Amino acid sequence: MTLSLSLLIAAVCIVVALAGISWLPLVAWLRRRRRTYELAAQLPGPRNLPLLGHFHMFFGLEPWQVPQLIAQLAEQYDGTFKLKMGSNFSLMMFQPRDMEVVLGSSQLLDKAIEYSFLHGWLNDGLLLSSGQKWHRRRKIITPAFHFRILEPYVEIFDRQTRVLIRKWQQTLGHSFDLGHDVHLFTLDVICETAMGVSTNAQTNADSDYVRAVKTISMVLHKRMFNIFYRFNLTYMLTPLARAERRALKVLHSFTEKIIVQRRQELLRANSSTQSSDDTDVGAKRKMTFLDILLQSKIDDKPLTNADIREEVDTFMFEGHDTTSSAIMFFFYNIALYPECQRKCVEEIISVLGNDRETPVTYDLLNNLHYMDLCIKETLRMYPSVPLIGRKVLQECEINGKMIPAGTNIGISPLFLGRREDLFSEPNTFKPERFDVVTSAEKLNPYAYIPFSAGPRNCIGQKFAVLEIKAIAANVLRHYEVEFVGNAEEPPVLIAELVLRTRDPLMFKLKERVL
Ligand code: HEM
Repeated sequence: MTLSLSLLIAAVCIVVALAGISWLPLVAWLRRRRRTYELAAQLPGPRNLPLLGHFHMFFGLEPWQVPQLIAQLAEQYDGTFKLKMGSNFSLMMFQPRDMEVVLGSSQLLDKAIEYSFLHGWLNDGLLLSSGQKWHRRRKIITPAFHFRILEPYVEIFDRQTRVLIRKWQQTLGHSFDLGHDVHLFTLDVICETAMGVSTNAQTNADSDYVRAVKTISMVLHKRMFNIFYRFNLTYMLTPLARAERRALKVLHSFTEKIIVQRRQELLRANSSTQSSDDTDVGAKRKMTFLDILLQSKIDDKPLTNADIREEVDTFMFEGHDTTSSAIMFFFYNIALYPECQRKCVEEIISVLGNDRETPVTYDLLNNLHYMDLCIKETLRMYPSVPLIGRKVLQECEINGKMIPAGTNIGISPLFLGRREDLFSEPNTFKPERFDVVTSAEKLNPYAYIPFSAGPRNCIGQKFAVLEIKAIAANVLRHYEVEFVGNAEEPPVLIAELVLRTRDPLMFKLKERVL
């Protein structure tokens, strides 16, 4: 033992004795810590430094270099390796059989530490909550994604895509950043479906709400990749934290105002139709997520405005960035593979006909089977959520590995989707591999997890796929999509909470002749 450590322990002993503090919690903590280190020592991974752990390996890396380092380590350690950040251990797991245990478990449902950066906006909404609260909320929110609720939303998807198509008339012949416009489109869609109001982001990208959403995305990016912003204590003192607080005020007061208004509207409507026995509202008219939450009860008590706000804000976050990332990569892939674009268009015409004005409907979208394969393949190569994190609260065993309590588990749909042993030619866009009737490729369901899996999977996946199909069908009826850039060079990816590219992907549109 070094002299300084002995002196430190002696000093702690004196302070504890003088203050009359019980030794028991300290002893228990030391025991837990020793057990953690013993178990962690048996897990594979690169050598770590005292105090710093593996921080030094990430120090100075650009955000886009992080996925590359993780991929190298995954290969070197056969898909499982530990990382120590400060005093926290993380175990990265990239084996489908481990996914099955972790994602299928009803115990490993708590989220990893990185998700806490979202807490300011989402509080304890479905994405971040845990325990009984999560169980109860998941139960009341699940019916909000029933097909009878989703069906009328397709009209919103259709209408908002037409705004986009008109806007894109002005881009004809020029290259432009498609992802930026798609992001505004998905924001309008989720705002209207979640709250029944429009942010008009597509026509007014400079509104306070849209700017606040952009600020929060920027904050999340910085907090994930800049060590100075990671720790709350140092972060709170920065101008970035002040910008975040201002943005949160805008976002929260917007949602709150809509909740209050809508609660009053529903109360008025209920009192005027009390005699009616029409309880099956979802089938008769459009119900927003907010309406459903306002009518939900837990233990026979309605949800408070604060309860509802965290869930609506969660939809706003989860429901727009993820989908816009998927849409952007969908267009990127079919621009790079013109044969796939041609097949998509053929299918669209055979299902929707030649008239571009025919609105897309729920049933028509469900008949776009080839497009389904293209979306699946896009999400394999470019899963919108590149990394899923869980926290192990109690020591447990996963396929023979003992995992200490407190460990964060990192699972990556991105790396799984690119493993050569799991997918043939993983860097090639081959939608047919997902065709269960014709494909010879046997796919492991736990190798393909863009929507996660198990009890905490994505509740909005049907909504997302419908939205992607609606925009793809409408845009491809109007335009040929071309990628402007080096098609040989894959985009440099940044694995934040949502997958992005380092540089914007540029596209050119041409009027399509049907
Ligand atoms: C292509 C689009 C989407 C992808 C790839 C995606 C992916 C995911 C993934 C991987 C998770 C699990 C995250 C985790 O365990 O940490 C998740 C959870 C979730 N997603 Fe999605 N998502 C998409 C769209 C949507 C949409 C449109 C909505 C809502 C309208 C939504 C709502 C949610 C919610 C509320 C959760 C938390 C569920 C829970 O913890 O019980 N997602 N999503």
